[in-house]
Amino acid sequence: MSQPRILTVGSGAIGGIYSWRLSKSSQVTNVCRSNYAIVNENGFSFDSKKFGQDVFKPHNVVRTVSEAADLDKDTPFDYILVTMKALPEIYNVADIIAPAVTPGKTTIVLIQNGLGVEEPIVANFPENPIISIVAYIGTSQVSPGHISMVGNESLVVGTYLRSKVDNTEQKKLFLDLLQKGGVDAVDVDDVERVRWQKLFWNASFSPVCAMTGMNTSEVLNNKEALASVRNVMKDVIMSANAMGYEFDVEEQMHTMVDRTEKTAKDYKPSMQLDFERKQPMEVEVILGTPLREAKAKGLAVPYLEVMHDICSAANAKTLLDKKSQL
Ligand SMILES: NC(=O)C1=CN([C@@H]2O[C@H](COP(=O)(O)OP(=O)(O)OC[C@H]3O[C@@H](n4cnc5c(N)ncnc54)[C@H](OP(=O)(O)O)[C@@H]3O)[C@@H](O)[C@H]2O)C=CC1
Ligand SMILES: CC(C)(CO)C(=O)C(=O)O
Repeated sequence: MSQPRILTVGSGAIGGIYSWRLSKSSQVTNVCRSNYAIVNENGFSFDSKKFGQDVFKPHNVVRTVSEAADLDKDTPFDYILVTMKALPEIYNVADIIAPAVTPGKTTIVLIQNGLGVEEPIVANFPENPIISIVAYIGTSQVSPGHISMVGNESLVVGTYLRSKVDNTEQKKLFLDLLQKGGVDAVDVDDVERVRWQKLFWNASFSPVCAMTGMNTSEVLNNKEALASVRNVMKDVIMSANAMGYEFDVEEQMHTMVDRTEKTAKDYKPSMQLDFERKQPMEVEVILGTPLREAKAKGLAVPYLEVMHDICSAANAKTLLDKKSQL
């Protein structure tokens, strides 16, 4: 049997790592932009405690999704792996991947942070199966094509219950492909619950670190910063509960803070790294969607709202500064 054809759109840290792991059992094509020249010439290089040091040359390296779609017009991609930053306020991911999506055939796999990332996919490709994945990993592209990964990783591979297309078969195969690459991947039925729970951390520690310039340990040691984390976190947990989940507020807050103390010392969340690199932060999917969901349920979430507004303003400034440099 021929190997599954996978197209990765978003060949940064996450896209590089998981393309490499999937290449153990699949034929992977990578769409590369700023790292095109290096990856096309030498491949990606990796430095990871879990997976080791290695170089991976994708089956094909292309500059655009259209170029990928033209590679072998008669053979659809089995999977498109979307690993771009989730920035619906800046681009529509569905428009970007559209040239390579074969209706009813290609499964669209998202490995992105935040809530609501599946919405544009389901709206634009209602006949295609979707797999929604939450990643627990610390990785970054330290220079073009060179990816460093600290510690362990795991993926929660889920079903987006609002999709009308059954993904059982495609999800089972994708889990198998990940596991063949040594990825710690587990299967869940309701991925939205996992996305909410990850937001408890991402919507609180990440923006407080980004806006104060403090890493996780510095935040834990600062009374006001930690109070902000706790206030925003509480708003997000209550928002999740307003959606019908039953998280114990105090227990979740204790677990998140305790886990950060034990396992995420001196860490800079990806939102903070984006801010420092003068790149837009994933504000809408991390703070905007829970805010909108809470408001729709009539819940007041003042700390979440202020944090959302400050980060949106910071993003607007980043984009304005970028424009004025052109
Ligand atoms: N890194 C981590 O440890 C974790 C990340 N995540 C989530 O995973 C997702 C990916 O993050 P990460 O890999 O760190 O991000 P990166 O910034 O490292 O990678 C994003 C990649 O997407 C590319 N890209 C952006 N726009 C397009 C486009 N229009 N067409 C093709 N490629 C495009 C970028 O190219 P270019 O360089 O040219 O801009 C870049 O290579 C995010 O949602 C993040 O929150 C979740 C858990 C942990
Ligand atoms: C919570 C964490 C570290 C998960 O891997 C993350 O998503 C981030 O840095 O934004």
